[in-house]
Amino acid sequence: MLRNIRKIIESQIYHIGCKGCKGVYFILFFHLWQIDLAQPLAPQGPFDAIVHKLSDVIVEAEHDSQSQQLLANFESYVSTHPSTVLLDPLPAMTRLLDRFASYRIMSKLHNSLRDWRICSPPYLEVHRASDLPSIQQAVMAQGLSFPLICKTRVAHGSLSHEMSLIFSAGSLADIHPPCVLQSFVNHGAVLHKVFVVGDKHFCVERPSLKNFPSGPCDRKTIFFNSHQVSKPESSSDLTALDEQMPCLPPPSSQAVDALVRELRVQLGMALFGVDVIINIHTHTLTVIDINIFPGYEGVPQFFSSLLNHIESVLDKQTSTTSSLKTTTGGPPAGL
Ligand SMILES: Nc1ncnc2c1ncn2[C@@H]1O[C@H](COP(=O)(O)OP(=O)(O)OP(=O)(O)O)[C@@H](O)[C@H]1O
Ligand SMILES: O=P(O)(O)O[C@H]1[C@H](O)[C@@H](O)[C@H](OP(=O)(O)O)[C@@H](OP(=O)(O)O)[C@H]1O
Ligand SMILES: [Mg+2]
Repeated sequence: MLRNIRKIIESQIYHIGCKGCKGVYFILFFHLWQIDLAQPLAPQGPFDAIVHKLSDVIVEAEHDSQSQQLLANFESYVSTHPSTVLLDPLPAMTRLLDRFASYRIMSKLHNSLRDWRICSPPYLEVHRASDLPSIQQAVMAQGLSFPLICKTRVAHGSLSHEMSLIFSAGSLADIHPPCVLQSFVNHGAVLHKVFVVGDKHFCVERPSLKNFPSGPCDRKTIFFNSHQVSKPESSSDLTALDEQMPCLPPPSSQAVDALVRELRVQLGMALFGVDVIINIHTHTLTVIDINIFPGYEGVPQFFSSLLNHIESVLDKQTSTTSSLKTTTGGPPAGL
């Protein structure tokens, strides 16, 4: 039956013009509907599956009572309808909204994926504004190396893409906690975006920040927006290499497979992105960012993969329910 409605859903997704389904909530029940979060959800259902990107609402709910209400309404529906498939679960998404949490996950990959030489750069969580010497000391103690890249603690929303490159201990005065400081890794200005949809993933190359001389120097802090440097069309002084360098090998596909397999389990999510770079000196695959429900730009298979994933989750659910009915002596079919 689900296969029969596949075409309808596909055309409706295109009709709505979903790009990463940002801010749009889809429900699947033989048809595709857009949920009105401001209204009670039960009368709008029932829903087989909900695909959402509620990151904005989750972040705003920290300080805005209207968003708190929307979220509470949504959570109450989800908890009273456990059979509705939710892509993705709210707690898993909420965790990734906090770079302190997502960078802890990234830093553990080094152990769990030891055989693949996958790592993430050393970083420091800066929780609150404090005096410059203690921040400088913490940077040294954590083994960070200049230049450093400074990113906001909140990982979602327009402000979260405002970053800076810090070239010396003195310039640490430029940071605005709460934030993370991460060692900058030279990678030849190439970013590999890994877009995950259920058990499939797709790699797309993007522009990225150019190489900088290693070690501290007296250069002023560079403030930039990450979307200026890593969107498909990005081109700026920050992405143009100053020197000629040989092409780096692309990330090994087996290593990326292993990385995605591990992250699926760690995150408990089906729709996410991983940003990967290759260290120009060691050729180590280095994970620098994990994204909730990214834009999937450059992945024409996104919609069909999403539908395949939803179908397979619903199929599994149906077979589990029917085997439960058989083993617990539920009513015979047709009654
Ligand atoms: N540790 C690092 N070393 C080298 N370059 C980095 C590092 N971290 C980030 N970058 C560069 O900065 C860009 C933005 O970083 P990051 O992906 O963390 O930001 P973001 O705003 O969360 O990105 P997204 O658009 O994926 O949400 C990357 O695409 C890459 O060019
Ligand atoms: O602005 P927030 O809500 O934080 O989310 C962004 C993600 O962090 C980015 O990863 C997405 O860009 P990419 O699809 O280029 O990774 C970006 O995709 P978009 O710019 O194509 O919408 C957003 O999904
Ligand atoms: Mg990124």
